[in-house]
Amino acid sequence: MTEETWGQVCNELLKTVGKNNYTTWIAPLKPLELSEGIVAVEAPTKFLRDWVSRNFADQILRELRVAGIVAERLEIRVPDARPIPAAEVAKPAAARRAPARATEAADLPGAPLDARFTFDSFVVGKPNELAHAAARRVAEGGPVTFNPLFLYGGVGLGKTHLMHAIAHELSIRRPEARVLYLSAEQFMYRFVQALRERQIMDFKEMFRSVDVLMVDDVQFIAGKDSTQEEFFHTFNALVDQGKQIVISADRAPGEIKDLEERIKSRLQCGLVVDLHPTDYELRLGILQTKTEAYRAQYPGLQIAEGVLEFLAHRITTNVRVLEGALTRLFAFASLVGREITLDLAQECLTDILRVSDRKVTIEEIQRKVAEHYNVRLSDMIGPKRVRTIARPRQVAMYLAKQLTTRSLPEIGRRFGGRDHTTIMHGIRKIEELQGADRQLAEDIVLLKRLLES
Ligand SMILES: Nc1ncnc2c1ncn2[C@@H]1O[C@H](COP(=O)(O)OP(=O)(O)OP(=O)(O)O)[C@@H](O)[C@H]1O
Repeated sequence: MTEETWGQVCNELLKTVGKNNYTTWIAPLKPLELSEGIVAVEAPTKFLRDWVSRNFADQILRELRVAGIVAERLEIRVPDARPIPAAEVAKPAAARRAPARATEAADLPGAPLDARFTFDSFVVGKPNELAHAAARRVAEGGPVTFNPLFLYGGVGLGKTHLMHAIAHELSIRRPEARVLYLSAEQFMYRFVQALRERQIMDFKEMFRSVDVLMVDDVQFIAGKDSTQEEFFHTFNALVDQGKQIVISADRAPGEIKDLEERIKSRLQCGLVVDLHPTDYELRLGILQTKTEAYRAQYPGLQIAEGVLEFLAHRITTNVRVLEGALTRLFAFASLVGREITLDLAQECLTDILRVSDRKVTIEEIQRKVAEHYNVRLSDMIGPKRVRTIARPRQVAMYLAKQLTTRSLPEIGRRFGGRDHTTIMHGIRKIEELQGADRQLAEDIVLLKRLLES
């Protein structure tokens, strides 16, 4: 394989994997040879080899094929892949610091960043404006004002997107900064691997040498004791050095079960912001933005008025589903060569629309019940126990169980972190009272009708 062909392959990869991934993972590879259907390239480290073969091998083979090289397999060789001898591992960290740091720069064990997840492509609306503003602040790379930044929210609401956007922005504004983004699962994986290979000091040093650490889906380490312990120490060491930390999770720190108290309290020390479920305006904004991008990809495809509004109204689950619907719609319309109309949308998205049909959220229930009984929405999740508030709250709990598929612990979480037994008690109470209290029974029928319409 010539240098020129490899150069061509690299150019294409740069476009598909994005600049960040390209510089970190692809640029360090050197082409070696092609024989018997195997393309060999050289990677400077074992870690890079493993990462590339797990994450980019298929893409590399695909681009090779486009460049006219048909290979069945990609072999990534490392010049000197000898494991460190045990005696070396046993040496105190300080004695090995210099050589260890020299290889670290290339070896930050981060996850690849999605080139599409930038601030430019993130649509801001009421539900996510605070999270977006906080992420922007961190990405400016100025003095650390809140540490950590803790982002949380339900599935597919943009946590990962915002974290990648921070990393992209930092790579432009502070190219010298060592920014490490990875999921909590990868953190655990790296930790266990370091233990197994007796390289724990390297692991510690590496994690303590970054300027910005971003850990996605931290709820994953709940219940994993040694990983939590290590995470706690890493966290403290970085905060002590004034390094920025960004964490995401699917719920607030206090609500993550089986997470040590001291970690919960650390996580709450900085700024905790949540991404709220999307509202209609935000969904429409996202659809419009994505449609613009698709217009370039499918020139000539027409989209009838009202289609995006229809989707924003009907698909309320999460942004990932919304995006998936649009992608499918464009692909389908271009295949059959038809304009995207309401009819076409209904025909091609039946399954998604069915699932989203009359999907009531707990938040909606709380809002409607609060309005009906004329109490504050915040009292639905707050601690007040006076009957005028506690009863409507129990009605909302009852409706949440009846109209959604959420489990009792999940409902408990949405009601200010209450225990599932409290929810069960509330539901029973309403079931009992309905028989005797006609007004209450009527209220419930009315509320159900309102929520299901
Ligand atoms: N405000 C937004 N603007 C544009 N795209 C968005 C927005 N919010 C989410 N998305 C898109 O929705 C998809 C899901 O987002 P993301 O992966 O960031 O969700 P998440 O909150 O990390 O979910 P999970 O809990 O599943 O990890 C991505 O493709 C992302 O680009």
